[in-house]
Amino acid sequence: MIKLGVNIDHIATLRQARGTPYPSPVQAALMAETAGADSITLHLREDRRHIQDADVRILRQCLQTRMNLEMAVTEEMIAIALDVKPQDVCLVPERRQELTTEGGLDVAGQLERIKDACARLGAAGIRVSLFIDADTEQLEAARAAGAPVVEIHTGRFADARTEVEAASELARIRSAVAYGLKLGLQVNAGHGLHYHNVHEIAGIPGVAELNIGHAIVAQALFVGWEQAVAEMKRLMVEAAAG
Ligand SMILES: CC(=O)[C@@H](O)[C@H](O)COP(=O)(O)O
Ligand SMILES: NCC(=O)COP(=O)(O)O
Repeated sequence: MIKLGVNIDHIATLRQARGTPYPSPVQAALMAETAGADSITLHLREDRRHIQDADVRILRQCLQTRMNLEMAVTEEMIAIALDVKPQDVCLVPERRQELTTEGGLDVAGQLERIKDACARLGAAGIRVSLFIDADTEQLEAARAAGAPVVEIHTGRFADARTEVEAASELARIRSAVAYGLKLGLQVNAGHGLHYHNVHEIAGIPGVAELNIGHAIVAQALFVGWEQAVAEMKRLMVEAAAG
């Protein structure tokens, strides 16, 4: 069955806005697991704009499902991951100036560096995912780097301004999922997914897991956190069942 990774970054964004202890990303994560999340995703950015090191360490001790730690490919983050040992790490590109993740990781253009990171994290028992664009070259590079999992960046699909553009991006993602599976990779997807577009991605045969955060946090303001999580999971499962 398709799985939902709930990204709790923007629970922390609200907390950081005032430096208060609330809302607690830990409380949100545990409630999300109860509401149907199959894993919890959190992005420890170099600028610590939302998730803090303490969030990662506390959550690693108390999550009942899986921790999917998103991070840049830096020595600082690799050291933290090797110390915390989350079940999953997703390597993502990162720029301080970005509002959010803008594209996929260029694995093909830095293969040896990504291969080294995959080997070091894999040797510690961490399953590595690479956050990449829906691109054949990047899929082949991900396999060459030794990552067992990829997460296809769905941001261009989510941000499409016309139905034609959305259809074109969806076709690219469909092809990428099929090719990734053919290469023997687990294929996940995420970024910019919400309650009105998730069915298009969840309905792609073979997609294993969707990581979704911003839209769930936004919806929770109106319907409550657990209902927002449960509704997203329901939409995904319905779409995957066809
Ligand atoms: C990699 C990705 O698409 C997101 O999970 C990432 O965390 C986005 O960064 P922000 O959460 O800071 O928007
Ligand atoms: N990797 C995508 C993710 O974790 C959540 O992205 P978004 O739903 O917050 O855009």
